[in-house]
Amino acid sequence: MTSFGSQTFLLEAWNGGGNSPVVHQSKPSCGSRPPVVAAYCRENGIGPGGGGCRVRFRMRGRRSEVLVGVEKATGLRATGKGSSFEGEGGIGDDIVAGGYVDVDSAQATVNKRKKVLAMQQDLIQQIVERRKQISYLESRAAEADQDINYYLKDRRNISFNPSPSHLVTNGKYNVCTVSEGSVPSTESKMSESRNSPMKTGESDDSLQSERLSPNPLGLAKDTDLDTTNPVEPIFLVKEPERSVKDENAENQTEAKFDSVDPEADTDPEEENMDDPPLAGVNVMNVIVVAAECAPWSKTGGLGDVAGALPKALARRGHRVMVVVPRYGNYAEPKDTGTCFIQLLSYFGVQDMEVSYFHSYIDGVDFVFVDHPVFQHQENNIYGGNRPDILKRMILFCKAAVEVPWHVPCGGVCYGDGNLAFIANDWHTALLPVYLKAYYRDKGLMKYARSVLVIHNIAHQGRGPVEDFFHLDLPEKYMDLFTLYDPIGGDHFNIFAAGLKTADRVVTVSHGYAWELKTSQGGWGLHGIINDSDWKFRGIVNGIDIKDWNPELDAALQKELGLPVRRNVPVIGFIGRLDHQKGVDLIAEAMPWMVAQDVQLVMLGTGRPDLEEMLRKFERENHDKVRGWVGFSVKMAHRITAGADILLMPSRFEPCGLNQLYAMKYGTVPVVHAVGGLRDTVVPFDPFKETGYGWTFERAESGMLVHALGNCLNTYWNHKKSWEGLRTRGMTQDLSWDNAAKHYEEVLVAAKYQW
Ligand SMILES: Nc1ncnc2c1ncn2[C@@H]1O[C@H](COP(=O)(O)OP(=O)(O)O[C@H]2O[C@H](CO)[C@@H](O)[C@H](O)[C@H]2O)[C@@H](O)[C@H]1O
Repeated sequence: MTSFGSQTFLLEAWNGGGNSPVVHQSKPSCGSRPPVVAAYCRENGIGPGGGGCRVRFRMRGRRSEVLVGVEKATGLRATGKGSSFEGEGGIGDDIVAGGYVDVDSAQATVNKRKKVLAMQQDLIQQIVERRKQISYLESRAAEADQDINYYLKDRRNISFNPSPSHLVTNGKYNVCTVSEGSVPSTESKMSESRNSPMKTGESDDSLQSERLSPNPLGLAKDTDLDTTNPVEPIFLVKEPERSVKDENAENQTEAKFDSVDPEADTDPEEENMDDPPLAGVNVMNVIVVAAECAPWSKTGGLGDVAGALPKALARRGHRVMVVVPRYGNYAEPKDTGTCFIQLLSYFGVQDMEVSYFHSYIDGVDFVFVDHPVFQHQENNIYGGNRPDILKRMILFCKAAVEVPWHVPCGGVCYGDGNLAFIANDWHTALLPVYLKAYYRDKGLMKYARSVLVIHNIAHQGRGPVEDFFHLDLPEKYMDLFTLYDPIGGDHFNIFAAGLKTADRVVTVSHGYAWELKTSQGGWGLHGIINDSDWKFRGIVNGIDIKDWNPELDAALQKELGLPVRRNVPVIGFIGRLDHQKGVDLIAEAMPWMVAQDVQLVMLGTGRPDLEEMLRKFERENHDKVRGWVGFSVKMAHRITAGADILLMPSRFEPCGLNQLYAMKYGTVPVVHAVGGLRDTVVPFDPFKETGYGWTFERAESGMLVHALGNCLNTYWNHKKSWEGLRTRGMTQDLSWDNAAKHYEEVLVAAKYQW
């Protein structure tokens, strides 16, 4: 559906099978949408009058019809051009569920509804099967309980995961992890796991299948690494020392293969499902809207968050949906059939029809918005010229705000009761505005709330003020978007409007929350953020401990049989190659680094000059440095697992996920003390033997060298302290469960805010 703006429409109504309209009036729309048309008709006695009735209205030259009411009991039906609506339900139902209906497409709508009915029957069948799975798994878990407890007790001192159990306690479906270069295909695996609960451990990508089949043949599948030439190793990997980390990996992996039935192997996070819904009375309907979502689409940390936070919220008992563009022809999500709408775009004044694809994975409804403008953009999500990006984001946000009415997840739409949207970054900051303008300011969706999460304030969706006229919003909303810039004067700013309009604002760490309020850290939006202080909060991201699992990656590293060197610290860097990530500081420190007995492995993609710099590092220091230019999730895992030290000299870092992944893997971080890095990397104190890594106070190469020097000294000369650092890092609770609890508090606060 779309807003009809401030146009008038011609209203004509026929009762029963009469030939002339009983009403023929021109009405101002008042921003009317079909449900309001329906309400108007009912209030003014235009309508069933004991029989079915069509109401026609003309809008922008298009003739449309809505069915105001057909009463099954009387058997009356509307007549006229188009199809019969016999038996469609009570007054207004048709309108609310389907939006306005073009006469010529009425029959198609009826047919699609039939499909929905069939789909609902199918879903009911699936629910029955799933219940069977749950009871089966519960009985299985009870049997395994004794063995697993013994296994954990035996390894308590070297446990990777502070969570006490590995039991499957319900019938959740397995998450799928991406293997780069191909679209993740979980469809067959999903259905496999639905029909065959004991195969949940097998339903991931090649990483998991390699884990379950530790077979050298698996190496042939890996096209990322050339492991056949020991003389010219592509990737430097240090020989695993007999450390706590490695023993853990080995012991736990062996334990999995030897003493635990791999089919009974489960996700440590699933333990929480034993309990009744943790959210209790605060259970809500939550719709997370993001421009990317791992494993389907990912350019950075936002993709990780959109893939993992929703599952943690679902584990707390919330009904959770993720809405993301459909960039590729993903196998598993299915077209929901009836769920398409028409969106009017002012770009060329064209109707744009989107479809919704749906998939239910790990307790979360993943909904993919399909339209040609999104297709094949997975490697160019934020690319293209400004009008193109704007067009994509406008269309996506308009489609997302309609999702609660159009996608019958599990047979039932989310609706607007007890509902909160979570929008992310400027790309979806229009959503709170559309929710307000199209619905709440009109007294509709009164109970729906919006939360906007800031992952990176550096990108704001700025443009000339005229961009506002592309948004399909009444002029009174223009002020929300207009921001004065001391250099450029007034400009258009999407993030600004989102921040002002959202009911709550979250950012991804406490440190960054503080920085955003300063003129240096707020990138021009600090004024708005300070004004919104009452609704603003920092919540540190978690990590997906199923996707980032040291057991899995350490085992992989070993299985690959990569060339190894003893007692040489491997320093890793993973990240976007841009100003934010401070790669140039590494460049300045390079002469000092290559003079040490270390190896350096860098993975990144971004600015062409910095990409070239990585290649140059490798060319000039081939015995010590590898610069991998590209985006490879598998390689990111391997570096995190294989490195001893992770370098993050970011100039600013809202949260940072790589340092969290590193600590989970026993890889010690050396970071610039900024934003989330300051929050999460407590500096090592050699006297108290506390802390997780090294930090430096200013983004300067000299300070980086100083911190790294201290780190290397500890690595070489204080082995016990080194092991302590790694163990403390590994045994932290970095899971999303913690963060999800805080998000819930924010959602509840929004819910009770009027
Ligand atoms: N070349 C490459 N190949 C494969 N994987 C790569 C890669 N380059 C980066 N990655 C992966 O992308 C993710 C990047 O995470 P960051 O936390 O650095 O996020 P980013 O800066 O993109 O996002 C913003 O959002 C996140 C989430 O809130 C914040 O943590 C962060 O501070 C903020 O800047 C990690 O999973 C990393 O492994």
